[in-house]
Amino acid sequence: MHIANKGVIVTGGASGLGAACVRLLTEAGARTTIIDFNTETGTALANELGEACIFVKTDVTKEEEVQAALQAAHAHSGEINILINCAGIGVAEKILSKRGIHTLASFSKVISVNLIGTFNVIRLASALMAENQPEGEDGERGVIINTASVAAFDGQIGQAAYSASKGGIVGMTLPIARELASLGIRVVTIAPGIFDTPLMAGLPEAARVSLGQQVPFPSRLGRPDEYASLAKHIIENTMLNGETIRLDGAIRMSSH
Ligand SMILES: NC(=O)c1ccc[n+]([C@@H]2O[C@H](COP(=O)([O-])OP(=O)(O)OC[C@H]3O[C@@H](n4cnc5c(N)ncnc54)[C@H](O)[C@@H]3O)[C@@H](O)[C@H]2O)c1
Ligand SMILES: C[C@]12CC(=O)[C@H]3[C@@H](CCC4=CC(=O)CC[C@@]43C)[C@@H]1CC[C@@H]2C(=O)CO
Repeated sequence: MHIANKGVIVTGGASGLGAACVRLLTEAGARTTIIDFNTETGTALANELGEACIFVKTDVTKEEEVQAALQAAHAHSGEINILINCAGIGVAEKILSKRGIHTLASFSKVISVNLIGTFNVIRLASALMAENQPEGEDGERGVIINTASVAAFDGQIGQAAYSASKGGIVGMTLPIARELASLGIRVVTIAPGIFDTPLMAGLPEAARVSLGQQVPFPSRLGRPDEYASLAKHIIENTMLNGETIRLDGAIRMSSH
């Protein structure tokens, strides 16, 4: 799919990997909508990028808020052609620890935002994509890109909730791609390794350096623009569909 003049929605687009996608695709000529619940960072980025980019304060777990955000995006760009799901949270909590037993509330929160939130936006955005005129020789109507994590495959101690949420995103990629194929809508998931974003900000510098050194090559944290570059390629390469692509420098997270 060509990107110029397309309607793009990025959830979690106010920060990190999502913000890099907003920047790259706006610069490529798309009309972009940032869906995020951080008003300060979302507004700042939309203002920086100018008229082609808007921000809509939205919690992806809330059906009504997502509906309203999609209507605003549709009014802004005329069509919804591309969705990138980056909204997500991380927690580290062991099943049993000195702090006690893993709470059900924290498990449910991670699943709600990362997995259910992703599904909520997919189901509502794909309904709008289905209204698009088919484009080009393949008759493409839309592209949906989700964000999982290598934690879906190499989950760490303390990542039961996070890995489950990301494993669910991986698991639903193919069935949704199969369902939407007849409409010309593709579904691809990116599983990032370790990327230098505000999500990592809570880690001490020594821990960040150590994580980067665990990456075989390049031995460093990934850059958000590298994630955005893959997302742009997925949009432009129609043969990519129904797959989860690891973007991780060959890291396989160790068991400890
Ligand atoms: N940074 C990494 O190393 C890494 C690795 C693998 C996967 N990921 C995943 O990539 C995605 C982006 O992560 P990031 O590193 O850019 O993090 P980030 O914290 O910089 O950005 C996440 C954004 O999502 C927003 N958000 C969170 N919950 C939301 C909700 N309920 N509704 C709307 N917006 C919400 C936040 O406000 C924030 O702007 C996440 O899904 C994360 O799990 C990150
Ligand atoms: C991003 C990732 C998973 C996380 O959410 C954690 C992050 C390291 C810093 C963290 C400390 C915490 O107490 C909460 C969780 C988290 C934000 C992890 C680095 C790589 C992990 C990942 O998703 C790899 O793909």
